[in-house]
Amino acid sequence: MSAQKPVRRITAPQIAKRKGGEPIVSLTSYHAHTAAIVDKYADFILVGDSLGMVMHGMESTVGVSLDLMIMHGKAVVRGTRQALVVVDMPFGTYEESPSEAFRNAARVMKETQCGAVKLEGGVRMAETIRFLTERGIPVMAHIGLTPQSVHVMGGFKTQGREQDDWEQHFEDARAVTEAGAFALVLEGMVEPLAAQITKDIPIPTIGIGASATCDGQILVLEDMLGLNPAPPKFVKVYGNLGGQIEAAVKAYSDDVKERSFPGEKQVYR
Ligand SMILES: Nc1nc(=O)c2c([nH]1)NC[C@@H]1CN(c3ccc(C(=O)N[C@@H](CCC(=O)O)C(=O)O)cc3)CN21
Ligand SMILES: CC(C)C(=O)C(=O)O
Ligand SMILES: [Mg+2]
Repeated sequence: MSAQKPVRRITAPQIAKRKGGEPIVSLTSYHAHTAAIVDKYADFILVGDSLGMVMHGMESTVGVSLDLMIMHGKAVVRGTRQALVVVDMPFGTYEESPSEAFRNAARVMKETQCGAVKLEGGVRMAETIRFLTERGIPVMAHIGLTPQSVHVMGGFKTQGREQDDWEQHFEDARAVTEAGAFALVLEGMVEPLAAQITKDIPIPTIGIGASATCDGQILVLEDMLGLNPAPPKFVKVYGNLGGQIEAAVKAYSDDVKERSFPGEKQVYR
């Protein structure tokens, strides 16, 4: 076996420099084997707290713990060598104070060996973003539809449908930029608002349900693979993993029942 050539991973500053350039490609991953495939094409991989819903059947991301994020973060870092790995800070682990956020984000960085963390919030999180970046933790920000606030928003609601809300979103984008975030996720917002924010700030915007005007795109891997039976409208489905898994499981079930599995090749003699 030939030794694998060491590859230096993409860094947060390299992502920051991609503003206005070739679009940034990203997907979520929670799992070593899928992450190894995504790693060939993605600039960064997000270990999203959406894993609570996708991997663990929760109704929202609010119940996700720091330990769960660390467990999946370790798996994704082990499975990859090229992409920057970004780990979501889960609800309740960073909002109370900058020092609490630093303590928890440092644990994530040390235990997973990821290259950056992401947290939700604009103006209200700016002080914390500055506190972390000044102390060695690159931060990706996330505004617009922020799923950890689902109970305040009253559901997963597209943002910016009324122009009266736009000024707040501009202020959020500027605040996280000035605080030192290296990139900004824009989730679930109307196209003209995402376009205006992308034009307005000097760091790359990463869209999910926020139009092709963003500097990059991210989707939840299982959604685009066709494993989620009811994906949000902004998802383009590129695969039929749900159908493929079902066909394979059915074929296996039939084989077991007619004793054609295990066959000659699967038996120790
Ligand atoms: N599998 C999965 N994919 C995601 O993209 C995702 C998660 N989970 N979990 C965390 C958040 C929650 N997300 C969601 C979930 C639902 C809608 C949704 O149903 N949106 C409505 C639009 C509602 C409106 O227009 O106000 C839709 O019809 O798409 C949007 C984002 C995005 N994130
Ligand atoms: C959808 C992305 C941006 C996310 O935050 C997640 O997967 O948790
Ligand atoms: Mg998230």
